[in-house]
Amino acid sequence: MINIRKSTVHTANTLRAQALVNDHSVISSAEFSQSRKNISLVVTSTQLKSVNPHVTYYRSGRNLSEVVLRPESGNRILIGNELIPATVVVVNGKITKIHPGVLDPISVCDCGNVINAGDSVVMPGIVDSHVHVNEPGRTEWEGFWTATRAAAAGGITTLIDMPLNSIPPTTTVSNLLEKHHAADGKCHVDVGFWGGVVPDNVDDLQPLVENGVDDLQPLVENGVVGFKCFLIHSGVDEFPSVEETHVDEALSKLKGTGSVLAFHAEVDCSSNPENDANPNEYKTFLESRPPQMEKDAIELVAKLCRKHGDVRCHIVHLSAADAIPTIAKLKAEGYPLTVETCPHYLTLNADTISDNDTTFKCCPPIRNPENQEKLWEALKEGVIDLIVSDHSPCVAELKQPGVKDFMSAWGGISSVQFGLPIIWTSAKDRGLSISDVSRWMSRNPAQLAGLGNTKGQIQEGYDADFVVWDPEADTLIEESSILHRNKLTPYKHRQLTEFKAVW
Ligand SMILES: NC(=O)N[C@H]1NC(=O)NC1=O
Ligand SMILES: [Zn+2]
Ligand SMILES: [Zn+2]
Repeated sequence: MINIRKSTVHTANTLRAQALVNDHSVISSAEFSQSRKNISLVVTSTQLKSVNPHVTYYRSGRNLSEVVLRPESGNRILIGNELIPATVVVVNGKITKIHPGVLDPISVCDCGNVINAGDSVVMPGIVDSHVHVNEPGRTEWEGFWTATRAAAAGGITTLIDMPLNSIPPTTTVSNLLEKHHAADGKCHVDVGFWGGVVPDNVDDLQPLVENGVDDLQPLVENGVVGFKCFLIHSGVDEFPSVEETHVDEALSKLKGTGSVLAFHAEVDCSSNPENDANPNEYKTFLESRPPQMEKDAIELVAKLCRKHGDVRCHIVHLSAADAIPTIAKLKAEGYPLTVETCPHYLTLNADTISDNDTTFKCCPPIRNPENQEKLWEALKEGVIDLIVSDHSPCVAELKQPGVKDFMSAWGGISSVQFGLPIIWTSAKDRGLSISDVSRWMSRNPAQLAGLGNTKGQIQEGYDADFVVWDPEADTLIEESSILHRNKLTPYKHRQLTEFKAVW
């Protein structure tokens, strides 16, 4: 049973967070209603400025656990693949009833709170299954408080924390418990955890001194959503990469658990930069990580996937379109492989990255527009299943854009707050729909994380996780609006179609 921490920020903290969110121009529902004359927000039994239907502690006093989302006009609630007029009844954080059409809330329940979403789109909350929170150990890079607050401001209602960059990494049950302890009381959204596969915890000949048994099954029993491994240096020494034999062993151990093994799919290949290549130029970094590195890694994953048949495998952050045919073939053969890509691979352009603008450095690298179009095509065809942030920030000293060069700077893009507007801006221009975006950013990531029966869709019986936003609005990302702990991001100053409210 997958263990998801419910958002647990207590009232005082919540109000503080709310104030911060407001200060940073992510507007709450109440402000939202003021900014749009035709929208009224009704919060009948509390003076709180906004309501997150999922967070039950917002509801003090008498039973305020019933919230109706009632669009007055516009009628855009995403049910299935369509935006329709609907009235959604929420009791105790669960969707209990969906009535087609806009109904008077009094006629459907004895309602405590009523949220009138008006013309806004009401979509299942975004599920970001790839976030590096880094707490404990590297909390100055990003922690639970700041990551989940930025996530909430970005329309994310569930994030899944990656097993590395925190110290310790999430490779044993006791390390997982440390993560839970660190997260306690700091989560503005629901949070789940990936476990890690490293040589030590799959190799029977080298049992961990700590407990002397392998850790995969116990981690599954303690609720990790799945496992991540690296086929190349991970960027942090305490999370070593694995060899083919380790993966083989791990997949054998995961058989029958229903869990999933996710791969950072790059392998070393002989193409290192020329000695005289200029590390200040993006091109030098790009050439040091050619598509072949991803292609070879994915060939290896395909081989192991075929060998182990029914164990789920997942490719994280695909950048190289050259690997798409291998993936498509494996999927067509019916193997349970899923693939994600990220906003940076779908919207940023290798050809226009300035010298030493290390905010753009990530692994695998951002490639050229031709490659990018193929990623969009693969998404449309369902060969790529989902879009996640791979939010992997660090302290400014490790990036120093303009000073540090591409070869020495930290590899990782900071973006958890901006996935929805970034993707919608590009998707809209390509004639894609809100339903497409929701499938890639909510439904499919929820399924990957084993949460497909409770999250990622607006359905009766599902968690009441919503993002309420305005697909016609636009905004500029400025430093003051960035809620990440560290503000370096390649998206600064980008004009985006912006969502308006999260709560
Ligand atoms: N260690 C870590 O976060 N690595 C991530 N950063 C990145 O750019 N790609 C990754 O896998
Ligand atoms: Zn990775
Ligand atoms: Zn990552």
